Amino acid sequence: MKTILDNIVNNKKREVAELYRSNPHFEKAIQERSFDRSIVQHIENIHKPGVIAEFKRQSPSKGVINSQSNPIDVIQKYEKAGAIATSVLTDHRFFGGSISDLTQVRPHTNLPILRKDFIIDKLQIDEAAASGADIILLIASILTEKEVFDFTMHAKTIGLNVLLEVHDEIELQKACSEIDLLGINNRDLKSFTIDYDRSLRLLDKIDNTFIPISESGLSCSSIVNDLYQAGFKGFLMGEKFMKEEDPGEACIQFTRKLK
Ligand SMILES: O=P(O)(O)OC[C@@H](O)[C@@H](O)c1c[nH]c2ccccc12
Repeated sequence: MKTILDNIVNNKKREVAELYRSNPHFEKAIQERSFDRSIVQHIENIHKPGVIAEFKRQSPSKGVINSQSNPIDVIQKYEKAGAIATSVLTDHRFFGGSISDLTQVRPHTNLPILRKDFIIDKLQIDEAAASGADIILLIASILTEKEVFDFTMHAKTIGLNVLLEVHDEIELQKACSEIDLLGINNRDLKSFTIDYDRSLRLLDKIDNTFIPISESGLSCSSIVNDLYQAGFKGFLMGEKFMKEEDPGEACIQFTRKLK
């Protein structure tokens, strides 16, 4: 049976084919990129849970989460809240985002920006860099080990940081030493169930050269504090903030409870 993830990837293949047909020229913008927003050093120096706050209008599991908020307003407040980075969902069909959300936000924040999308081709990495992203997400479950390696090397040569997302031990084997951040998704992208214990067990198996990030389904500050004590450094959170009328304010309230 086809899962939503299969549908997302199939749609992404069509989008990438279209992107190639439009014959984009990303080289100049890539050359002119500034390299002043590394999440890596920052996350190691803050000595408390680092929130990567996400801008997401909708999701396949939750439907519409927030159709009103403006990405610039939200992300400026995320920055004020002390988030260490922001994540912008750029998939349109399933998440209601766009690459222009990212481009728009870039001049209005100093936070490192993660392009959150389903990357299946190098051209999307060039597009991310040209549009102002600092970090890309690679999802192990939709890539081969070779793709993870090739895409990582490509991203690093053009100055991007790489967050590799895994969900189990088999996917973890696809990691290569050049990635920067290793995300463990608490949510199974196939069944959408959330399981922190499984993430904690997986954390034990992670090479300590990677910075571990806990992703998805996080809404309670005490769980985030516990996961931090267990070794996770960064926390990718979207819905908890975006479901509120004022997501930035929700982030400010939440980060106050972290220690
Ligand atoms: O909204 P949440 O449950 O806080 O989750 C945020 C983020 O982890 C989630 O959006 C996500 C994690 N991995 C992904 C891969 C693709 C799209 C989305 C995601």
